[in-house]
Amino acid sequence: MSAAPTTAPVTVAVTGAAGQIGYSLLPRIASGAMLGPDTPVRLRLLEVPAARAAAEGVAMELDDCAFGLLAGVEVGDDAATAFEGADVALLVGSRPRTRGMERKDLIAANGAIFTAQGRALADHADDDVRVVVVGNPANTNALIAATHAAGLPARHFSALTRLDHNRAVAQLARRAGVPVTAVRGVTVWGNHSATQYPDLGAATVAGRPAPEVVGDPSEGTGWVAGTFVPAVQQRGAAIIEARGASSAASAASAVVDHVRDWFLGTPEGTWTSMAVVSDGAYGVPEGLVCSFPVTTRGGEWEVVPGLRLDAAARAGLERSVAELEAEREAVRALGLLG
Ligand SMILES: NC(=O)C1=CN([C@@H]2O[C@H](COP(=O)(O)OP(=O)(O)OC[C@H]3O[C@@H](n4cnc5c(N)ncnc54)[C@H](O)[C@@H]3O)[C@@H](O)[C@H]2O)C=CC1
Ligand SMILES: O=C([O-])CC(=O)C(=O)O
Repeated sequence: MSAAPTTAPVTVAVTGAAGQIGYSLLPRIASGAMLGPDTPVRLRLLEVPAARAAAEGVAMELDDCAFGLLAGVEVGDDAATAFEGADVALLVGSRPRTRGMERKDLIAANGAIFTAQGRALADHADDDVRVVVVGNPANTNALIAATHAAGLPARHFSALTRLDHNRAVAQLARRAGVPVTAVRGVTVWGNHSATQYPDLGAATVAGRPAPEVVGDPSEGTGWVAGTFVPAVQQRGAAIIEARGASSAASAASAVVDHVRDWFLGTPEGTWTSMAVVSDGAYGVPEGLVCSFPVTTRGGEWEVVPGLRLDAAARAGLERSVAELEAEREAVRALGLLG
């Protein structure tokens, strides 16, 4: 017989709760996959008024799962109420792209959501809240939210590039014929977009340097440059092409991994990728929300120092940073940075 949890529930607010990602994500959180098997969770589901009834239906299903860790579910269409006292906020709610669009094409449609939600977080969430922006373009939406969340530390805002990281790990493991658990030290640099640079320069496969196993990343005609990098960069578009809708189960799983590692820690001897506010590391201009290799624990993160970037990685990172700067200019021109 398992004992009832004794710790206080953690309040997790999830926006876009009636959407595709929400539907995959919420049962994983309520089951304990995100915060661990000893931590009860109280869920706050935020939707637009038109989708509130659908979110109520998701809440009914969560009840019907009879999760032992689920301390309560509240549904609403008011950000102030949904974020009140929130310890974790998962900002998923926003429009996804469809075939033929790039994620940055969503700036005008989605950007404004994150000004209002940044303010509502500052006014209502716990002072120590951790925020994950999933809605695209995720890095720039995180920048918008952090900018409008006066009084909350920018370090507590992040954007999801864990899905790209997981895609890179899976592609490498498949190529090398090993389980994903044998892969370490992969990094996704830059923007959650087609300009991101998945970097195997410091990666290992069952303890051997990945370049020895699958070929040199700086060799322009090899598997890394010719197949791996474009496959990871274009994986979101490939899913849209195949499914007719953007990735949802894998995105939800990546959110679970991102938050679990942020709180419970990256495994010893490796790191993950997370888009965080740059402090100038690796030459990325201060203030941009950029994906870096990070180690995490207890809700804090550190960029892994001292990695050597080969010419391809350096050029890839610079290209992605240039895109992030252009997105920042675009949202500034729309008046979304205040
Ligand atoms: N960063 C990443 O790795 C990934 C990001 N995404 C992005 O996640 C977002 C959500 O994707 P899906 O769940 O597939 O879309 P969806 O369209 O199925 O669901 C989005 C939900 O958000 C709701 N919503 C819209 N505005 C809202 C607001 N102001 N407050 C609360 N809820 C709001 C909508 O009513 C809808 O139910 C999209 O922007 C998509 O591009 C998707 C996959 C991966
Ligand atoms: O590609 C999209 O639009 C959805 C997404 O962000 C991803 O699957 O990485």
